[in-house]
Amino acid sequence: MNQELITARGLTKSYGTKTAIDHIDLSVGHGRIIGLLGPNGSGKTTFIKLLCGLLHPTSGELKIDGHSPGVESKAIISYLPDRMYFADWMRTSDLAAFFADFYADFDRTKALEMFKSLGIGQNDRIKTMSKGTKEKAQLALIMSRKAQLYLLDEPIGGVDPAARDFILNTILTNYNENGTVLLSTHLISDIERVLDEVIFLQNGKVVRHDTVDNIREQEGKSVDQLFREIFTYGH
Ligand SMILES: Nc1ncnc2c1ncn2[C@@H]1O[C@H](COP(=O)(O)OP(=O)(O)OP(=O)(O)O)[C@@H](O)[C@H]1O
Repeated sequence: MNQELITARGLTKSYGTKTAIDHIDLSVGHGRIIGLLGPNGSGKTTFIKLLCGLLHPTSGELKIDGHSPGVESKAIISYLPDRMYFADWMRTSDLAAFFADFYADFDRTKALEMFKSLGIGQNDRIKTMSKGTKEKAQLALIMSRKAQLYLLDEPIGGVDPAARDFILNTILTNYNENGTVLLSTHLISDIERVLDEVIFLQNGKVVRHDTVDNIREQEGKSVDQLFREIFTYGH
């Protein structure tokens, strides 16, 4: 195991003339829960896709546990994309079977327990689930892998506020604690209590990477307050 889980050096990704990730230097350790925060279009999804190997850097270097994104890194990454990709006809039990076939590190018992505590039945079909329930089901599957790196792109956007805390607790008490969770979100105040670190992205650049404790101690404010200050329109 490498000391750092993620290292980026001069990492850059352009789509034509648009630079979405702009010379990022970053190190992330093991066993951390990190919020990837930034306004719309700041590069969060692009960064996550670079880590997954779905996009390739235009320049610079990116390593995950010492490997460039590829076969080795994909085996240790559990990725929740920003949209659902399962077929509508599938039942919860089919999803668990599908994950068990695909991923050697998938813990089916854990997934079924999580479904139960989230109120999702084994015979429930995706087609009949609400948007929020689909998100819960997908998140439970993703977190039931014993991965080194969990990449969650907007994991609870469609879930009602009352259920968010319960989901965060269910999910975060069940995953592999030596693993790192990197999640992008706009729901900062709902999530910040579970975060160890935050990465603020703006125009493809890291404008702040710090621990939540440091932010609270040094700034005397919550992550949500700091975010609103940094990203106030018109600044
Ligand atoms: N396929 C693409 N082709 C061209 N430009 C793109 C493409 N995908 C993203 N971009 C641009 O790259 C920038 C970063 O986009 P990205 O989706 O990574 O941002 P984001 O922070 O995830 O945004 P949001 O919070 O709205 O989801 C944006 O300016 C976006 O318009």
